[in-house]
Amino acid sequence: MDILTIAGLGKSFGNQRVLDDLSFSVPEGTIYGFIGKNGSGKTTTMKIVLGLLQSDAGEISVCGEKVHYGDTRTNRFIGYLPDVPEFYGFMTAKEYLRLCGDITGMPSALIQTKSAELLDLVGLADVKKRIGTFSRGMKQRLGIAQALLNEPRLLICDEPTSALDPIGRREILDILLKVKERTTVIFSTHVLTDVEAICDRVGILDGGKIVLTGSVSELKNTYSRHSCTVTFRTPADAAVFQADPRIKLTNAALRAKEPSVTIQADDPEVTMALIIRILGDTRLVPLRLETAEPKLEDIFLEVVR
Ligand SMILES: Nc1ncnc2c1ncn2[C@@H]1O[C@H](COP(=O)(O)OP(=O)(O)OP(=O)(O)O)[C@@H](O)[C@H]1O
Repeated sequence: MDILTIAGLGKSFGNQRVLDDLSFSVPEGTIYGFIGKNGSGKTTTMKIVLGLLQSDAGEISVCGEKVHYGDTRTNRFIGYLPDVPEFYGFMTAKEYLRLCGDITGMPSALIQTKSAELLDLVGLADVKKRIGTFSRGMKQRLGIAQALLNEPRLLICDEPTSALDPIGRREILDILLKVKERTTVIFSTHVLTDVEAICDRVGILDGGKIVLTGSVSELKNTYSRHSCTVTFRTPADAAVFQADPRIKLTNAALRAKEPSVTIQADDPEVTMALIIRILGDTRLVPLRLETAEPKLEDIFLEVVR
């Protein structure tokens, strides 16, 4: 079953068309990477899904119910983590979750048990200090706990890792992987290594539409190629290698910064075998020989204008 379905969504600000017949769906139990460069319309899409912004065209349903602008009924299925979550800095994390639970009418005992469970999940169970003294990563983790308090079926995270250092970022990714056991997650971002680390499916947004969608491995297999790189000790060795007529028949490219030659390969084993034959024939001794898997970033750069 699809938790979220977006069909033919359109949105303009003045004469700027931001979303243009945008359609995609998010299957239950997945982490969906909603990828797009800055200003491509990710936040706009999220706001329309939350009923906070009016679309010009299209339909959205969450858990089978239609979303209407200004009517937040479908938000009972959704937990939302904005890109910069705001808190009352004078409160502790536990006090803040209690306030959120009280506002949404949760029974007191349930607030207590859910808060303890969620603070444990996000690694803040033993933190007693005020939120005003939290790092950005801690605030994002508290934001996830808050978004999960009402046991949503869909957690929408708007660029949750963009402002974090590698440790803070890894912590958030690990939490989202744990969250996936209970909730479907949409994760909007332009950090493609994060998407590769945790997402099951991705949709690449460009020009107001999804220009590519599928599982990370499907996209890698279909749209991008492995690369084989041979690095030499000197530029002269690299030049001799590159001058070989068999290399000239490939798409070999000399790297700018080091004496390396990279070949994009459909079949890396065949290309490696060719490289090794040429090294043997020319008696060149390489410093390194390596193959690299296709990266989501290469696909993104290929499909995004
Ligand atoms: N309220 C608004 N009024 C006018 N233009 C807007 C408004 N909200 C967004 N935009 C414009 O719509 C475009 C898409 O913005 P949006 O914030 O949805 O992109 P995004 O993909 O979330 O970007 P980022 O990755 O930088 O957060 C941008 O050009 C933005 O300037």
